[in-house]
Amino acid sequence: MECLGKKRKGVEILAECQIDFEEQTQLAILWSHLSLEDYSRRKRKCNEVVVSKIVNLGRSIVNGVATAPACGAASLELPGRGLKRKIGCIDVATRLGRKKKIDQQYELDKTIGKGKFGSVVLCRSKATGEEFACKILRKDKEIVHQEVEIMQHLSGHPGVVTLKAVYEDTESFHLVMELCSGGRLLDQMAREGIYSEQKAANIIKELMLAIRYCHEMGVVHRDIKPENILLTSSGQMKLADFGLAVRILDGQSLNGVVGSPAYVAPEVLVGNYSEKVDIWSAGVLLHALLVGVLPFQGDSLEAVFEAIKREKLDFNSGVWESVSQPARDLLSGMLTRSISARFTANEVLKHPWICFYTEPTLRTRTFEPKNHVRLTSRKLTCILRPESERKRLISCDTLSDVSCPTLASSSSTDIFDGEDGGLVDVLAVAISRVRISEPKRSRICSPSNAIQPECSSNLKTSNLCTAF
Ligand SMILES: Nc1ncnc2c1ncn2[C@@H]1O[C@H](COP(=O)(O)OP(=O)(O)OP(=O)(O)O)[C@@H](O)[C@H]1O
Repeated sequence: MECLGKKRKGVEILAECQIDFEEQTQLAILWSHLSLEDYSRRKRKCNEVVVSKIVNLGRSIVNGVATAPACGAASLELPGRGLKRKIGCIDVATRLGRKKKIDQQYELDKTIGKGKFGSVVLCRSKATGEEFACKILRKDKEIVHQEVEIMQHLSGHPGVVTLKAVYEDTESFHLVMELCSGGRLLDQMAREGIYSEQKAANIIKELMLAIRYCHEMGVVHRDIKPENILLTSSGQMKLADFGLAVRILDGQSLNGVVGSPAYVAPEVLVGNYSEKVDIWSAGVLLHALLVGVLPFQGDSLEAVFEAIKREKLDFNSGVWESVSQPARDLLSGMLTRSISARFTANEVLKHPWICFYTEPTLRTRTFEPKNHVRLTSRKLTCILRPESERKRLISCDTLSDVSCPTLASSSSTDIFDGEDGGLVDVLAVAISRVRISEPKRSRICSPSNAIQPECSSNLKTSNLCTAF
């Protein structure tokens, strides 16, 4: 928490490290994505040695503070919600792995990734020739044990990187995971620039299915960002990097100040938070997918945090005019500072914008001529009215029970007719009316100044496309 109280800007601290201006700028950008704890640790280090160049500028560095019950009897006695398996314990497959050495069964190959606590290498099964990714974690920190336990606990869901086996020696864990050879979502974002609403909705849906599963299993990821979303060779998304994940019991409040600053929820900065922090971070990602920039920016860590805590996002003008109202509605429900008003993962999944773009049957119906569904102004207005004047869009659950309280005195010719397809039709109209054409969108982010692939930490505000 030391950094929260700091009045001086990150660049001033960097200046004390006697490094040149260009390096200061680069480091300030990088530091904007360090955790608070990391920030203060690095600042301390700065007094001992002149900061050596941070080699891996692209890596978001995070640090963890365990706040959930430690592995052991207590967590087993109080299993919390949805704990379908034993938590905090390595299961049979892992114990088998522990008895053998990894090189008896796998050939370790080239390094394919580097993280804070170790590296990730390509590995190949000696028995089958199948390729995997092997994360090598040094065992000197408790948080590393926690990552292994949580991966073990979550492994098996299609949206989460599967842990195949764990090998352990005196110094490290070797986590053999399914190989995600499609790279990181971040790299795909760098290639693609701004996403169509349909693509963005599909990404958010896949991510939310994984987040909902984590939450049901009593785990908060705490570091949702495109660097931690990997893709398989077939393009399927996998949530990875549970290095900051923590278990949470029903009603429990977490208080470790961790995460990647651009994605961190405001309540993390003041302490006392819940799994809703993952929804906020996913909202930051959705913002970046739709308009190509991060919502909260600044030239120092403090400035970014100040923006996260106070900046009012305006989804009604500028680039947002090219985005449909339903998309904006969802985003404002994910990026609201009111934790109780913020959507749950389930609510995001049931949001009409997600349903519209990700449910093929609903979309097909939209374009079928239907003479029994009448589009009236009441229905359309309900969808298109600004957030301040109406309640949130209804969820797909309640398609047949739509109410639009601010228009209570509207015409008695109810337009919904109890038909699901009615609302979907209206969404189609709403979305098609406000969506900007692709050429116009791509002018905002032309390939020549596409976002940088290295990391999402680049917070330069001068260039919309490189801001990510
Ligand atoms: N299953 C996998 N398949 C392919 N590549 C992977 C896999 N897991 C990790 N990687 C690569 O290794 C990199 C680092 O992995 P990971 O993020 O899990 O490490 P970390 O130590 O937790 O990182 P961080 O410092 O960001 O917390 C990833 O960005 C990715 O490029």
